Amino acid sequence: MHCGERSRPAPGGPPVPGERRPGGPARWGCVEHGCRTAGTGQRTPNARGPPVRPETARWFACRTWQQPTWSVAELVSAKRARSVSVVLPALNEAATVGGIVTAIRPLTTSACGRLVDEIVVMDSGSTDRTCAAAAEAGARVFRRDDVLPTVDVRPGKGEVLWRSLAATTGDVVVFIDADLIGFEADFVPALLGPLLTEADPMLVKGFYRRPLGPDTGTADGDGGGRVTEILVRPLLAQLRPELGGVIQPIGGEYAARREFLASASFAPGYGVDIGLLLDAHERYGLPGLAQVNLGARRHRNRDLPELGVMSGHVLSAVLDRAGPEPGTDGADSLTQFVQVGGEWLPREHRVPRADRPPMRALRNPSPAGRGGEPGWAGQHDPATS
Ligand SMILES: O=c1ccn([C@@H]2O[C@H](COP(=O)(O)OP(=O)(O)O[C@H]3O[C@H](CO)[C@@H](O)[C@H](O)[C@H]3O)[C@@H](O)[C@H]2O)c(=O)[nH]1
Ligand SMILES: O=C(O)[C@H](O)COP(=O)(O)O
Repeated sequence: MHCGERSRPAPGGPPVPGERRPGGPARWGCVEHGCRTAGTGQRTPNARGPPVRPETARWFACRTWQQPTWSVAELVSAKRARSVSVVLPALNEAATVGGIVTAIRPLTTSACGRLVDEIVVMDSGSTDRTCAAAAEAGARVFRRDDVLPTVDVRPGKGEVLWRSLAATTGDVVVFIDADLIGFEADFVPALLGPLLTEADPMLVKGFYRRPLGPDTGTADGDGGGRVTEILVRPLLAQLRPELGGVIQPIGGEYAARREFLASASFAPGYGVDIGLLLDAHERYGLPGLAQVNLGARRHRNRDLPELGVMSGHVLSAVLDRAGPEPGTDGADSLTQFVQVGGEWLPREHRVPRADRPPMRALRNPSPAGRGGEPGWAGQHDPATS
């Protein structure tokens, strides 16, 4: 991506001249019937179903960038003295992690200035060439116990996102999954746009088309986001309906200010992403959230049992934060059934429940990181930020 190049071709046509926000305000409408209500939340004559909550419709209208068009040069200028870290959590992603790092690297050196200050891959216990591939592509690579070496290591994605705060220094942190296929670097400027150019947003979620399996380039190529559609959207509709306008509530591509991340607790495993969304909403309300269109996203699709386990993590994080009785004891295991030699047998999974505390609240950080480096593996000390 070059300095003057826009972050993403505008889906649905060019931006309307004179509109204040890049790509213009989004409209909340009834897709099925082609009805359009410009963020008023009012029911239009042809729309069936209940009217959307007015505050959600208003938020959607002014905090959704359907056509992000910030150039790298514009964002470098808006960034001023702030720094940006890009973090990739990775567990056995040797096939894809190097390509993603390679795609992002030009943003660390572009002629119009440095948009990204560091690219960090947080390894989550890989047994393949993930670390080597990431390092060869130019990322700084940390294994889980390289940072906070005296803190016991827990499994899962939430753990490495939490530890990444101790390994990085950016005022703004961008998270990108390491299993993305056909990744293009313009995800990064698009996610940074609202944080660098607007005052309110604290957390910016990406949204996209989600082809399941091979992308045919048509609507038939969609169908991904199964946990999102079957579990998360209905759950939020019941427990946090104000978030009904968030298009990809559990997507792994998002950016946030360190100020928020360092003061938030991190849910374990796959609960981390929805946990951060709920916590940002709880703390800052809808004005603290924004979302940007990233076009399309393909990744390694997991199978149904894996998605069942993921759903357990997500459900636990949501109930802990927004459930009728947060933190109900006993809901810590999930039983699935597999057929072995003609017999149906139960397979138990533990659903992790304990959040990591806000990084800022962590006391007595280790005096030395691995290899005798001072402090948090020689990095930023979030306890004092
Ligand atoms: O123990 C783990 C598991 C996963 N990952 C990494 O986390 C990212 C996302 O994991 P993945 O298993 O690919 O999740 P998805 O199937 O893509 O699930 C979606 O939904 C999850 C639940 O919200 C989010 O965590 C994901 O980011 C989001 O893409 C990938 O880079 C993984 O390598 C780890 O670092 N450690
Ligand atoms: O985000 C989700 O809903 C899950 O990661 C499943 O995604 P997929 O259906 O695209 O594999």
